[in-house]
Amino acid sequence: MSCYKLCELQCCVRTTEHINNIACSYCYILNCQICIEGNIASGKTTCLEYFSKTSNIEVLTEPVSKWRNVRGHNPLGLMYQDPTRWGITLQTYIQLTMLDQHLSTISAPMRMMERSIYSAKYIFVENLYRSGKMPDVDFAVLSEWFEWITQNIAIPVDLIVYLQSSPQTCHERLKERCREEEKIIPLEYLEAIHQLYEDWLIKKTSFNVPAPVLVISADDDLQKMILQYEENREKILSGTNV
Ligand SMILES: Nc1ncnc2c1ncn2[C@@H]1O[C@H](COP(=O)(O)OP(=O)(O)O)[C@@H](O)[C@H]1O
Ligand SMILES: Cc1cn([C@H]2C[C@H](O)[C@@H](COP(=O)(O)O)O2)c(=O)[nH]c1=O
Repeated sequence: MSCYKLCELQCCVRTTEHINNIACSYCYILNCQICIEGNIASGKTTCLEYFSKTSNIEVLTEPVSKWRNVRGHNPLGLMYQDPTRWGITLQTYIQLTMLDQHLSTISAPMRMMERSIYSAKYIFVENLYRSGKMPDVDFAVLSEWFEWITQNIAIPVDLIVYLQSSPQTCHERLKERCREEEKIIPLEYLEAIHQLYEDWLIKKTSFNVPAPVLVISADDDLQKMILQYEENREKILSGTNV
């Protein structure tokens, strides 16, 4: 991670330290940005809630409430009802809200964020496109936006924690959570998302992986998950997978 890039993001001005490319006060405060990745209902929010009790960690959950209500509209619900028509609408908004989270001022030495601008594009946009539910022109416009953003704005990620779960487990948990918009999600949808995650973060054959990956098996019950979080606490909080 370059402290210089982070400083620019935080301060938005070129201080003397920036000009001389040395660490300013922000460099000493900011240490680490961690993204928690995984399929729908794999346990990301639950994991973030657990770590939110640790001091010096800022937790950013996905802004799903915004995706369900932007000025009275529900792009998440619309997308599930008619992905071909509304996929671009939802994904454009998700890309914006993810960028906003990545760039928001950090209030603690460490930040844990649910998913990232990368998974929104490499997993969800890709899935809509590959399944024939996103028109070529929509995919092209979203890709142009994504490439411009990632080539022109520094989006620092130090570690990806991948909660690796079976699609069947996610399907069970999704039914239990019972979010209205997601009631129509079939197992096949979760299988497609799972495969895209595996290709990206495990096989590393599809897209650029922006940070080291720590894999945590997420099919276990809550008690066992907590044990795993404790076993991996040091790796996670040091922002490294070694
Ligand atoms: N390890 C677990 N075992 C059983 N149920 C879980 C576990 N982790 C989370 N859940 C439940 O599964 C549902 C989805 O979890 P959540 O953390 O919201 O997933 P995500 O944020 O990845 O979509 C919630 O109802 C949650 O209480
Ligand atoms: C990032 C992203 C998410 N979604 C959808 C998938 C789920 O229905 C919700 C997020 O819920 P989760 O429990 O946190 O997985 O949003 C999407 O359609 N596109 C995206 O890019």
